[in-house]
Amino acid sequence: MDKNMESPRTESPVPEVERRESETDYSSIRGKMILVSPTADEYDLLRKELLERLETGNGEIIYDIGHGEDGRGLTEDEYSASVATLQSLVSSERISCVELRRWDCGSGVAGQYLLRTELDHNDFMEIRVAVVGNVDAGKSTLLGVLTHGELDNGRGYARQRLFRHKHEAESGRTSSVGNDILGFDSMGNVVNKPEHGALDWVKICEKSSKVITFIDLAGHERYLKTTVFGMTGHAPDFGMLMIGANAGIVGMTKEHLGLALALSVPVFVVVTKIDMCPPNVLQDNLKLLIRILKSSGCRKVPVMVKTRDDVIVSATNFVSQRLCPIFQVSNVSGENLELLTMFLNLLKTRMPSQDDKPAEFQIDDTYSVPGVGTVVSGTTLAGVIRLNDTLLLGPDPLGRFAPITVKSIHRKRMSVAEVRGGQTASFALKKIKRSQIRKGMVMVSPALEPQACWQFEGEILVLHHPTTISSRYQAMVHCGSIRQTASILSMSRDCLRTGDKALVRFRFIKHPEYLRRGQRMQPQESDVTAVDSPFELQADKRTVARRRKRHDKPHPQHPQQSQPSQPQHPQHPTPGQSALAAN
Ligand SMILES: Nc1nc2c(ncn2[C@@H]2O[C@H](COP(=O)(O)OP(=O)(O)OP(=O)(O)O)[C@@H](O)[C@H]2O)c(=O)[nH]1
Repeated sequence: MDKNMESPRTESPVPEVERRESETDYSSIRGKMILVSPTADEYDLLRKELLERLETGNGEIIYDIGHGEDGRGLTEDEYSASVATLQSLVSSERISCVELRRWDCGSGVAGQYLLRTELDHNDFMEIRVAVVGNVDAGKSTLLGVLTHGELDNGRGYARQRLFRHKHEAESGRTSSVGNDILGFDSMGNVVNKPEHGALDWVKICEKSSKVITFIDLAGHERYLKTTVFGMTGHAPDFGMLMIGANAGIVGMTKEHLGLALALSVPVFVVVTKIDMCPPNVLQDNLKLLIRILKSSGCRKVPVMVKTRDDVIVSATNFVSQRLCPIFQVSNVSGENLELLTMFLNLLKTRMPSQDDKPAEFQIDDTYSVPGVGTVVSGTTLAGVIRLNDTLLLGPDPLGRFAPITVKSIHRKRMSVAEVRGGQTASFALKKIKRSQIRKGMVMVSPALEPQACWQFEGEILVLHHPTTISSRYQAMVHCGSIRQTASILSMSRDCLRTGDKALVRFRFIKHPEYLRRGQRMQPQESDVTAVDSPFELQADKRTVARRRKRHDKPHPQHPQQSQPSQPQHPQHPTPGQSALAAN
């Protein structure tokens, strides 16, 4: 392990988040070798604890065996007896049990098992991973390799399957937000089986217990607006930051990392192209990466993942401990791809389903499907939405919400009867035209009595700004799937400069929106060609000069958004910021 790295802490037998939720006193079975030969009472308590942990763990946990009070592990016989007890505990519950690792500790053996609830035929856990990184970092290629199980040739072979537009296939560049899925069965095996080069999503979902949805975001600066929307509007659980080993941290890498940090999305890094990178260049680029991750703007703990043990420790501590696992892979030779796949299999959703809460669904796209009608896609933030439910859709340009009935529901192109919090879905809606719906609208339970707001208050921290920001400054606000220009009405200070914090009141320019208290947002300059990151001050002089030049010249693709009368510059919230719906 690199001396710059901090070694990952081994997982405690019961992770913090699960321990906190439990109401029963399990002290009599904790830290002891109860699994070896439990009494009937202890067996019942073990079973109850296991089911409780599975529930709070969203259907999946890593179970430790051999973590006795002294940490010395078990004898071979004791270990076998413990495994037999664990298997008996899960046998009546439709829970699969797979050994992840086993190791010698002190004078005995210890092990960890993945327990995963087997779900119904058309149900599966869903994890969303936003894939970011500079152009040519190998994003589309890696996704092509992971989802189609065939290696790349180094000349764009694997990515061809993922391009959605003709111009993408011609230029080799991703321009839109694309989705690709990777399914794992309850034992953790990949279920993707391309037929004649194509993947059948329904088949994947039917066979999967867990589906990873990759939100493939464009790497090129020109498509930054789409990338920001992908990170805010698609509610990713995690960010996968891709870096080409030989190119290193270039172009948009720092901006994308800054974006994930600002939105508090845990990030892991995948360094690609290690097959074609001289070792000294790779080491230099890794050193810089580690320095940036550890910097005060980031405050991450980088962990180089080189073994299966590293994968398990990183995956179990990923969310809670600010860890930033780093993988070094080759899409051409396949080196270390099995570690990355194993890590993806162990990721757990960060969004609890909150079945008991009123339903809330944020719309990130709309379609008009021949024979079906108007369809909206997006993410269920809370509650359960069932077929034929009537929800309130809005706000319209006047801030009103109207009842709407759900005609059919699809999850990953598979027809289902309901969706829960944390799951993405598409709904066919009755009696509404596509033109009446826009991205950023919501469909919520009438119990929420939703209200649209023109104005809101947000806590702002300016990470970088070349001049000062004052009232009437306009910014593009990204908040969930909302994307609209808002102007500053008032601030708790006269003006804002780099590093300043303030409470700011914004007003949307075009129409009112539905905001929830405590939502995170990402204001960005309206001109959109550049966004600065917390690391801007460390950026090389050329980049800064290039940016300055761009600020003077509106992007030809977005002329309607440039407002020459007023300087438009970026400002950013950081973790801890919120946008509060005001009125
Ligand atoms: N030798 C080698 N080439 C790779 C590897 N990964 C990707 N490539 C090649 O690098 C080029 C760029 O890969 P892409 O997947 O298109 O990069 P991208 O990050 O998706 O780029 P954008 O879609 O424009 O953001 C392609 O020609 C790939 O074949 C790798 O691990 N090793």
